Amino acid sequence: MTNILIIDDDQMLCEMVCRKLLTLGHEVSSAHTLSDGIAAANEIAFDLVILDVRLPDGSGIEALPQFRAIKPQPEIIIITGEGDPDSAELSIKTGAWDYIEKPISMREITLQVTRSLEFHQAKTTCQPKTMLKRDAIVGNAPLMEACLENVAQSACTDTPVLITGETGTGKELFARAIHANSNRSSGPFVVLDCAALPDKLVESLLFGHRKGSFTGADHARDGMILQANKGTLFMDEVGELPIAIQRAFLRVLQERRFRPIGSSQELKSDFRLVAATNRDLESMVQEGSFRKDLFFRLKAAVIQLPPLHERKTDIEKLALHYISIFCKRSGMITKGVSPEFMHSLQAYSWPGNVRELVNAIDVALANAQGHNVLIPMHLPVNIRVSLKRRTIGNAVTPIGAGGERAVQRVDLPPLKDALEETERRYLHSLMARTEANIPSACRISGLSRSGLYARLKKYNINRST
Ligand SMILES: Nc1ncnc2c1ncn2[C@@H]1O[C@H](COP(=O)(O)OP(=O)(O)OP(=O)(O)O)[C@@H](O)[C@H]1O
Repeated sequence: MTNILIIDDDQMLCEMVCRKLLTLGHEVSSAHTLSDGIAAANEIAFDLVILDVRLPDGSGIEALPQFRAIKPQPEIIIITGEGDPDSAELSIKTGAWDYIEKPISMREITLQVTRSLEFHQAKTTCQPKTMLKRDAIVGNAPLMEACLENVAQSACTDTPVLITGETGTGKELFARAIHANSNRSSGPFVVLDCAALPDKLVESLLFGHRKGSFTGADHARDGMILQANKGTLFMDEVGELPIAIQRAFLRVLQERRFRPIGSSQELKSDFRLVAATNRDLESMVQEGSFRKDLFFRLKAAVIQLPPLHERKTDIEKLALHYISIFCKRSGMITKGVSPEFMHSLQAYSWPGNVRELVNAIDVALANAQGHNVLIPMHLPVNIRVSLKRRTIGNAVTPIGAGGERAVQRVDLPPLKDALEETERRYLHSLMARTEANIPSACRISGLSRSGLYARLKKYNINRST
């Protein structure tokens, strides 16, 4: 028997859905305000909560983290009379099962209730044996908690996982956490950076080769697929995997068999795949640069890591964590932080996400020699400039002839275009400043090598420019 709670101030709708779900053999309760709903959910272990957005005493979406914090955790289906893509996205990212617009079709709600309960049952019968090992992962913002829960789920299955997120959001860290929490943890964790694969050697790196199978193959070599036997193969920047190889790789993924170059014998490898990307694979499928069948295979389980600016409550924890680590590493007493320093960290947009924050802390500590407390002056110059430009832009508005402050009207491009233009210009300057020296460019930008290569490729920037 499953327990379902419906929270909606529309009593007719509640009755209608209750009747339908009772006929399906579920135990159903209802509440008509948010506070009654939260109280009920804390009292009884519901498997599923169907939650309206606009309630007389608050927003269902804003209360989502409270429902997600209840143990054992119920699944949540959001229902709304005024759907919009942003709140749909926020709901899904915060861990809701689905977001359904009213008027609700009984067919739709029945289908989603059935699916979410199946998922819930699989989840509860597949609880990780111990608490999730997450030592290296800092942060407990609701979006982060939802991702960690996905890690726990993924760790106890063997299906491929796709981790998406901007550069520096922690994709590799999460991939390692899935491995560390899985029953393959004593096996190898093999990293294949698809953005750094030399075209001619891709096949050999993946599948391995026999001695003499091509010019330069002086020794037989195991490919990464075989190296990952009994462990996890982490394919970073999977969107960069050459399309010619994708078909062969999909076959390996399905059959766990492959043939090294120059060999007539098929080998087996029992590996688990975790892939990561910061590209939009769906658009790549539409453009024809990524295979649809591989995409569908990968997207069976997706963990979408939020950018740092969407989980600002984690910034302080991350900063303090890394200050403590770096100070210990260099044998100094842990430095303190001024409120202004923390305020600057909160105000900055962190396009390079956690990697950029880690880098900024490292630079700040180096700049703070002889000081016990970090202040904004210790931050990297580019961050201070960015913060200053923002405050100046806000404070100074043109003064009209009559002395009044005029509101400047400019045609603004869509945010995505503006961000891409800024990124493109930044990369040009970066390449010019470092004379296309990749290690220096990575150090300054806080990008990984693969992240940098992917961006140079995206904007068609030649390393010789
Ligand atoms: N939640 C977190 N807690 C602590 N450290 C983190 C967290 N997320 C990321 N980091 C740190 O930030 C840096 C970048 O993380 P990682 O390499 O996993 O990002 P990524 O998303 O794989 O980046 P890219 O797409 O550029 O390869 C690493 O030093 C990592 O340890």
